Amino acid sequence: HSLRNIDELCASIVRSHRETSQYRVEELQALRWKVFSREEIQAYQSKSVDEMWQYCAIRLTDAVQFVVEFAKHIPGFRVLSQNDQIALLKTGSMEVVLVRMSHFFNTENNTVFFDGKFAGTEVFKSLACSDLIASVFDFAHGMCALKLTEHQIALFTALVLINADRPCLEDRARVQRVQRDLELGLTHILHRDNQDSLLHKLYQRMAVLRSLCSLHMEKLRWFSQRYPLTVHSLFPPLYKELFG
Ligand SMILES: CCS(=O)(=O)c1ccc(CC(=O)Nc2nc(-c3ccccc3)c(C(=O)c3ccccc3CC(C)C)s2)cc1
Repeated sequence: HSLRNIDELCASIVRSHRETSQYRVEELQALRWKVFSREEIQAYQSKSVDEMWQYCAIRLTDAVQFVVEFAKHIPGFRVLSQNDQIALLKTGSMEVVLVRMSHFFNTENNTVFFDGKFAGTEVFKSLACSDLIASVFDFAHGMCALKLTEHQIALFTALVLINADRPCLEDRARVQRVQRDLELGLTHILHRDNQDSLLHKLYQRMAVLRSLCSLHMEKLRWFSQRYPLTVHSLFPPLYKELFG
């Protein structure tokens, strides 16, 4: 590959990332210290388990929609078969949402952007899955410590999505070719930023992402056994299709 191609690939991934970001960095920076009042926290904590799960699932699905759009803009994703596109999104879309959410995490007061303001773990108490929430917050801290740039996040999340090791792929070789180009792009970006040492840390983060998402799936299975009707009739179809 000539460097020009890799430069073009990086530029198109960064553009796609920007165009499919639900919020711009400056938007959420401005809201950074907007936290929930005691009353608002009480209101979230007095929601029933199924109400809060449904409330979150709807917002999470909004975020996932933007990741689906991002995937469709990745050169080489659209040419994959429908089945392979779904297979990559089933396992990768939640991972990308977690990376994107972590970028806006406020490490000074340990809060994540949720429902218009920044929320601490106590807001999510009625979900009854404090281990998952704690793991998401820990992951977010870890990601913030890497201080990734928008360009690095764009290439990293593209690589999280285009992963030839995902289960049930029909044309693994084709996914491998796209993945290899993206790996060239990420190493090119990191080399240009004089941060080659980040690559190894980013691959470690990918392993943490996988365990986080299997914990999310485990909690969803537990929840849908306890509240089958809520999941069946009140959860967004895309959430069920990707995580169900
Ligand atoms: C992702 C694009 S973005 O522009 O950065 C963006 C865009 C939009 C938002 C607003 C937003 O929807 N925030 C949500 N926060 C959490 C959350 C919740 C617990 C801890 C940490 C964050 C949501 C979840 O539903 C969630 C997320 C991860 C794992 C588990 C869950 C809950 C389970 C029950 C589905 S939705 C934030 C950020």
